Amino acid sequence: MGERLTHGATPAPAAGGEPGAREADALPVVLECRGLSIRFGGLVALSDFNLTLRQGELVGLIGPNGAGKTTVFNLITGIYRPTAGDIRLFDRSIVGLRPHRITQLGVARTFQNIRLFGNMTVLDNVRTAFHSRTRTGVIPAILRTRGFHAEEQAVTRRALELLETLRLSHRAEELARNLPYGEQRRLEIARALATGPRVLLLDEPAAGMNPSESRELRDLIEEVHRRFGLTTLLIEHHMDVVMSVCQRVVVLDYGRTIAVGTPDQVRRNPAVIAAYLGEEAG
Ligand SMILES: Nc1ncnc2c1ncn2[C@@H]1O[C@H](COP(=O)(O)OP(=O)(O)OP(=O)(O)O)[C@@H](O)[C@H]1O
Repeated sequence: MGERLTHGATPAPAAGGEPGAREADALPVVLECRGLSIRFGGLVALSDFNLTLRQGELVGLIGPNGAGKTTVFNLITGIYRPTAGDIRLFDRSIVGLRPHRITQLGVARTFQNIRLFGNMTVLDNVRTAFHSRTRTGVIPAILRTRGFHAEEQAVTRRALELLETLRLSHRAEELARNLPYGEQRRLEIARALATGPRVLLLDEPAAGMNPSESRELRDLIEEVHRRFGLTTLLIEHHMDVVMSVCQRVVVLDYGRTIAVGTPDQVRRNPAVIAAYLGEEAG
C-alpha cells in the first residue's frame, strides 16, 4: 500500500451504512447492487454485497488480495452471473444480460491485466472502441458509403480528442504494445471512455506505477471524472490515490463488506486496519 492506514480516535462507521453518501443522497441512483452473492464451488467469493452509486459519485472499492473486488466488476459487467441478488442500472435489472449489451447500456471497465490490441496503433485502439456504439453496420462499411466515411471521420476526430484528454496524442500512430506501461493503462481508460459510458469501472489503474506516475494518474482520474461527469467505481491498492480522489470508500474482506465511509472514516476503522495487517502478516 502506498500510504499507511493508521489508528485514530473516530468511531468506525458500521458496515452496511453509507455515511459518506449523505451529501449526494438527492442525486439519482445510477447503479445499485442488492444482496449480491456469488460462490465458486465451496468458496463464497462475494456475500450479500450492497452498493448504491449515485450520479457522478467517485467511490473506491478496496480490500486485501482475494477480497472479491474484481468479482464485483465481473458481476456488474455480466462476465459472472450472481448466485443471489440483483444489479440494477437506472433501476433496470441487468442480471443475465451479455457483457456487450451491458457495455451498450453504459457500463465500461478497464482490466487489472491490460487488454489492448497490441499490434494496432494507439489511435485505432480507441477507434475500435468507438465502434462498439456507432450505428454503421457491415454493409455500409463494405460499400464504403458516404455515411460510412462521415462517421469514420467523426470517430477519428473524437478518438483524437480522447487521446488528448488522456495525454496520449503524441503516441497516436505508435503500436499499442510499444507504449510504456503507464501509458498503456491510460490507453485502456481512453478505450473505456470511447464506449460512451455512464458508469466507469477502473480496476487497479495505478498497478505497477511508480509514485510520480500514480500521482499523475490520480490527477487524470479526477480530471476525467470532472470532465465527463461519470459515476465511477475505483479498485486500487495505491491508498494515496483512493484516499485523495474518492468521496466514499467500500472495504471488502473475504467477500464481505467490512466498512463503508469517507476515506477518513475507513482509514481509521479498526476492522479495516486489522484486515490489512492480516494481509501483511500472511
Ligand atoms: N472464476 C473463478 N473461479 C474460482 N474462483 C474465483 C473465480 N474468480 C474469482 N475467484 C476467487 O474469488 C476470490 C475473490 O477474487 P477477486 O479476484 O475478486 O479478488 P480481488 O479482491 O480482486 O483480489 P486482488 O486484489 O488480488 O485482485 C478469490 O479467492 C478468487 O480466487
